[in-house]
Amino acid sequence: MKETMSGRKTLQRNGSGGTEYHIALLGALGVGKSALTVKYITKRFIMEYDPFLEDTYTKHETMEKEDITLKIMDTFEKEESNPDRYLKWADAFIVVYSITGRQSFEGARVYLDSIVKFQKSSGKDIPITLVGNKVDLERYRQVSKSEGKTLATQYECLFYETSAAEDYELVNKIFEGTLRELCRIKERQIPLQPLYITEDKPTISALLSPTSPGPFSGLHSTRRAKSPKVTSSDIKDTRKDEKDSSNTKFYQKKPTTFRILKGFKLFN
Ligand SMILES: Nc1nc2c(ncn2[C@@H]2O[C@H](COP(=O)(O)OP(=O)(O)OP(=O)(O)O)[C@@H](O)[C@H]2O)c(=O)[nH]1
Repeated sequence: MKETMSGRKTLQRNGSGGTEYHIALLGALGVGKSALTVKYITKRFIMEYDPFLEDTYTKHETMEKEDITLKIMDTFEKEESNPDRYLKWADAFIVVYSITGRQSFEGARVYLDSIVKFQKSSGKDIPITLVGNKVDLERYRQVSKSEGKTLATQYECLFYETSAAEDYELVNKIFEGTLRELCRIKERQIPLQPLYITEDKPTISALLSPTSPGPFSGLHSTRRAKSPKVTSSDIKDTRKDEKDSSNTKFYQKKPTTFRILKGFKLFN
């Protein structure tokens, strides 16, 4: 692979099969978006590329036995450019700042704001990862790690500090972590199928019994959201369903939308 602008193009592969996910990298000029992307794809820190080029790379990953085609947009913000091009395109965002640049950190906040605003207006659940890059330049640090963590907590982001120049393992973890979060959200969005009982209905006491194999034992479904949390209100619903369906052999649990709040995850 040539380490030049034209070389960047050769990183692209046209994927076939599997699920396709899109991740966009956002951040102020010079924070290392391109360096991080190229490091993730080639495992190398390449310094010779056109900083004024917005490009999309493709990488194939396997996650939990699923083939994934990952498209990564290394954005380049021009004054007249329209953020819709990445907001509408991306399934997840990696917002990058440089720990050596206070201004880039403030810029990251602006990007986070615009993503959250888009998230609210579109109703999309979009994972965001905040990355403080260039930790190899510790002596020039202007943004503390705790400031980064606080910002990430505020916007419910994953958070990492790394160095595109030095740390391939961590750069890989950033993309993997983002992809994992993305897969988790997509899986949660699979609509629930009606559930039915093939044998006798479990009683509410059986459902609550500590020896019970679980609240959904005896229930069969072709597909359901992974590990939905059962809340006290669900148990109340079940009781009501039991009553309503007392004369029927089968009953359907009311489809319930499980929305589990995204946890705050901080990585060192
Ligand atoms: N020391 C150090 N330098 C880095 C690191 N990451 C990127 N750089 C350098 O910072 C400069 C900007 O990196 P880019 O990857 O072009 O930054 P960018 O965010 O893509 O910026 P634009 O391409 O201008 O949008 C380059 O000279 C890189 O070599 C890092 O982790 N450590």
